Amino acid sequence: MCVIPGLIDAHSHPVWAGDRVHEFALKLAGATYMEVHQAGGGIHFTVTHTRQASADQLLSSLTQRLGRMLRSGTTLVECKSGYGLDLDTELKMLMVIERARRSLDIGISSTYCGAHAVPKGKTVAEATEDIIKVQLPALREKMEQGELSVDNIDVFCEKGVFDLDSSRAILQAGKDMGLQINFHGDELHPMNSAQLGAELNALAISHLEEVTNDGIAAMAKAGTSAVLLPTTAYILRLPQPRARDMLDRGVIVALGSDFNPNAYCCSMPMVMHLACVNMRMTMNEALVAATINAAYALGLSQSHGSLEVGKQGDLLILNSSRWEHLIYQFGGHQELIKYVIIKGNVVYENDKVMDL
Ligand SMILES: N=CN[C@@H](CCC(=O)O)C(=O)O
Ligand SMILES: [Zn+2]
Repeated sequence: MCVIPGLIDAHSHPVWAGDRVHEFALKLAGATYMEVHQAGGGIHFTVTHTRQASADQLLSSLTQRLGRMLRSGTTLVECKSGYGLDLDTELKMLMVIERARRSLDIGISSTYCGAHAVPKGKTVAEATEDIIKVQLPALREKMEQGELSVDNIDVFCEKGVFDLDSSRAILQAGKDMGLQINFHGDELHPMNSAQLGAELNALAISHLEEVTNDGIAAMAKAGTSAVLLPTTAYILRLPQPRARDMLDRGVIVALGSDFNPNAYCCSMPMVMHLACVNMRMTMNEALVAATINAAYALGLSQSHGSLEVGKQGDLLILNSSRWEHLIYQFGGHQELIKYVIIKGNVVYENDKVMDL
């Protein structure tokens, strides 16, 4: 068998109600992500359903999704809010993530993403003000009272969503209250998000399908990591993120599943496979991106992401003589991962795997 570090998923949106399988059909027929969003679907559809769902309902579906991730080898996952867009629902989502963090084996890094979309009926300026003056202070209070721990702040910095100046103001306000900056940038349009992240000393920027050469250089210089999401480019038929250019110029490249109602994939082994085939990463680079570099993107590389004395004992035991099978066998992880171990304890033993 092979032993490898537990996989780390540096970007996911696993708390929501109302699936969007109907939109998958629209997109297959040619509708773009932004066309669906601007017609009131996409994130807006999920916001409507998530606002209506109870915390218990959200926790129950989150638990199932995190269980699927764990069985696919993920031992630490970043989980975002962002389908509330108002104070009550954002707090409801973050409290659900908190309950999962306290009760489940899988490790969780929690992200406030109240700037995931501009809520219906508000302008960008009004939404920005609500986040900075209402939502963030309420969050800070809950954190100070020990009810909630939030690690990161996120914004969808995109044309037609949050522009560069409003993104800067929100991220800076989050940083001022001690949150790590980890945001969506340069996905559908070149926005100079990479340069903004470097300027703010962001820990990570996700997507980057449209990053420029200057943006790559700025990220490399600042030590801001790139969280690349191969499922998004695949499902939306976007240009692939330029992983090779980033790696060759010294950017720290991590991977994430981007699990959300648009990109329904819980499996980091499948993400690694897509990164190798579509983004031309080597298998070694993909494993590093899904372990130690993903830990770096979450500010946890001192304790997670590699098998070293003094670090947390999160690892996988694979029923294979070469670890590369985990990437090579597309979708085969279900029968390759024999044990998932977190903090030194077996948290999943796979009886579908035949003993050798
Ligand atoms: N691009 C923005 N956010 C998500 C999609 C969220 C959604 O469509 O519900 C992403 O990372 O792909
Ligand atoms: Zn995302």
